[in-house]
Amino acid sequence: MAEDLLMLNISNQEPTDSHFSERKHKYSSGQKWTAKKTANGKRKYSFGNQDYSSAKQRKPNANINTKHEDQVASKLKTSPKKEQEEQKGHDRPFIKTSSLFRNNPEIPDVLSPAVIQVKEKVFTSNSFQELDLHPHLVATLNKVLNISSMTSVQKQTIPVLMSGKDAVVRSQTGSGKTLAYGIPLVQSLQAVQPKIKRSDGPLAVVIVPTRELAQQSFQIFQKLLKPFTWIVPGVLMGGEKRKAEKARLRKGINVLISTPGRLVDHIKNTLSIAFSAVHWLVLDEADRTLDLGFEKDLTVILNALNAASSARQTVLLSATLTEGLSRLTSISMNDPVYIQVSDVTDHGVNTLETSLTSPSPPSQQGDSYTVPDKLQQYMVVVPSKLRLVCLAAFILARCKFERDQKVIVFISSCEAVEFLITLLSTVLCGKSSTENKQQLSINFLRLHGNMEQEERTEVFQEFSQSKTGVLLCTDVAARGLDLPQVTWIVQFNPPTSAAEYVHRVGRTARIGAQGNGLLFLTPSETAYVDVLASHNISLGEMKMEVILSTLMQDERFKGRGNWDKKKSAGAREQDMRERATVLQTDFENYVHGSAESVQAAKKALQSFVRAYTAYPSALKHIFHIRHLHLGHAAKSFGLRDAPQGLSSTITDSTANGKSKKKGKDNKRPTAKLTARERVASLIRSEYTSGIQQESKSKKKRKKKKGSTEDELTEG
Ligand SMILES: Nc1ncnc2c1ncn2[C@@H]1O[C@H](COP(=O)(O)OP(=O)(O)OP(=O)(O)O)[C@@H](O)[C@H]1O
Repeated sequence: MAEDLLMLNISNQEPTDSHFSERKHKYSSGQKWTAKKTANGKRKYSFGNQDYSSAKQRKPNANINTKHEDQVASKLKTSPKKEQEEQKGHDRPFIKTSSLFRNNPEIPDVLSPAVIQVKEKVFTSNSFQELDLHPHLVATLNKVLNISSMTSVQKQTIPVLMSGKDAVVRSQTGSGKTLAYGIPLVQSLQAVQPKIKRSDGPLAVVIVPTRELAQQSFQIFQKLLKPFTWIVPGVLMGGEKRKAEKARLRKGINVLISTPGRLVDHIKNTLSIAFSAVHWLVLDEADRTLDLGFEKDLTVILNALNAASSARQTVLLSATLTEGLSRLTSISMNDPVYIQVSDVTDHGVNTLETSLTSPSPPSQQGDSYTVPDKLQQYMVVVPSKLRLVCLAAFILARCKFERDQKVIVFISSCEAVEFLITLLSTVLCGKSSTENKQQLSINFLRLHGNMEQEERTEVFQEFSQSKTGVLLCTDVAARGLDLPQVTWIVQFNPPTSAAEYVHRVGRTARIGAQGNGLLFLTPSETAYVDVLASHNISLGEMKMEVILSTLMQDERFKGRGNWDKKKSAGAREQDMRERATVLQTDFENYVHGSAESVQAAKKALQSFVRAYTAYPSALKHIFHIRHLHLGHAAKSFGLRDAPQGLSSTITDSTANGKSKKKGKDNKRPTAKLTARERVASLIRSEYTSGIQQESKSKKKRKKKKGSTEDELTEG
């Protein structure tokens, strides 16, 4: 088929005519394709009352059409007469299994390099009673938080912070870093004499990168401060009414938890925060807070704090401390203690004690990251065209055929999350079917930076409390969130750094629990495995066929072949391919069933491509849009072809990416930003104060429409 013939030359991308190849193709909507010849000799196609023009003829690319696939295709091709006969008494349209499985790039053998697994022991046998803590605080830990023994990071960090020192703390995700700073902070504040009053204002400022993390940290402080009612915690975050926050600030907040953007907004506009009493500054997820786009915010915050008082204890924490952090430590910390919980179990070397006194920052150890011991990490190599069905099959495997599975799927853009949640929930749950298909209940939820705050909060609570379900999200959920009992993390789009990989995957296997991660890569992206290995992360391979074979258990996607009677491996493979094609056809039928869903799919595809241009230059050899086949990528959004004009948008975007910064760059549309600025823009879109969100959503309501570019820069 023509759609499968061209590869990788984005400037030549044009719509293809795959879906015109059947003379009459019956869809579930009951509409039919018809073909007419136009005056210029081109074919004009109509589906229902929609018109399409055919693409130019294309040359086959011999390199990517394997012999095996041709054999498979010829076996599957049916003569028109036979086709009609088989169609009788069968409720399925003719299925072209060849299309989805043909002309894909070959899947290379991927060997994850051997790495020395750095491991951290989560728990110690030491109890909180051993520390010189207020008895009410110990009782709260035992009775309210139900914890008794310290984790390794808590054992190392709490005494250092109680001695009044600054600290830089690195320990794996889900190891209890929040209490590692929360306990000494509360211990110190409850001891202040005379007792703290609300009117004293903030004595502690805790900066976290996202609103959900701010809420979560606030709730932990509420619990820790239960016995010490005179100390008031409070949270500031984007998406809430600024006026209400201002009133709360005026009343007095002693432990102030905030996202950076929102705090800067209040520093600049509210003028209600007196920082003179601040004793503590905590930067949780410190490396994220220092990421592109946040440096300025942090400088404003540090300047405001320094202007009010200089005597302060500062704590920086993250599972991934990077080079950038040493800059921050030099400007904001006083002779900090570096705490790193790691012991290289392969050699039996325990660095637990030495790390406490180490004079050198952890970044000098070459950014080798630790992931939880009980985390099973996999990757699957999937050609673009098959990505959607593969994700769907994976979700079905977990949520239909296994019990108590809670899955988080990371996706690169808000628009793609929005689109995929509708598509997956409609098609997988059988809501789109006009046939009498059995309906399936899967609790699909979504979380991204373009949602209204109220809904974000609801989703966060709902997914936290639910035992099963699928959360589709952007990186807004990658850091710090402690969502209980998550069993699988799927990275449908690879993250822009190894550090983000660690944080995403760290939403499972927390505090000693079991968990699993699955990273989707296309054949051209497999070198990413080496990048992860250079950070001590090693992945096992899961075969795509194993994931797709789940479809064999789901009769809703049964094709017309009688494969189940034939036991041979070849017959099983054909059955699996046919079912995958049925599922893909269901997706495409749904997408092409209305102009709105085609539009949503195009928007999602466009945002995916934009996000693809935002990989940092060090990863460009792996993730470059030159390696994307837009026709195949379109299929992964349920589109039959790459939309017209997409390639020119990208070409413009890349061309501009190469151009030098000029003048008032903050006024330039996203497509015209440099690559570095696009990364910053994407990050900011997920982590901003929410002020822009408020005003833009108002504007949006007025206009009732918005461009993708606008949405990329919203918070
Ligand atoms: N000493 C302890 N015993 C048992 N559970 C604990 C202990 N300390 C913390 N926890 C629990 O462990 C979970 C993870 O803690 P926390 O969110 O602080 O991890 P983290 O190290 O900050 O992770 P991340 O790097 O992902 O932000 C929480 O549910 C917390 O209540």
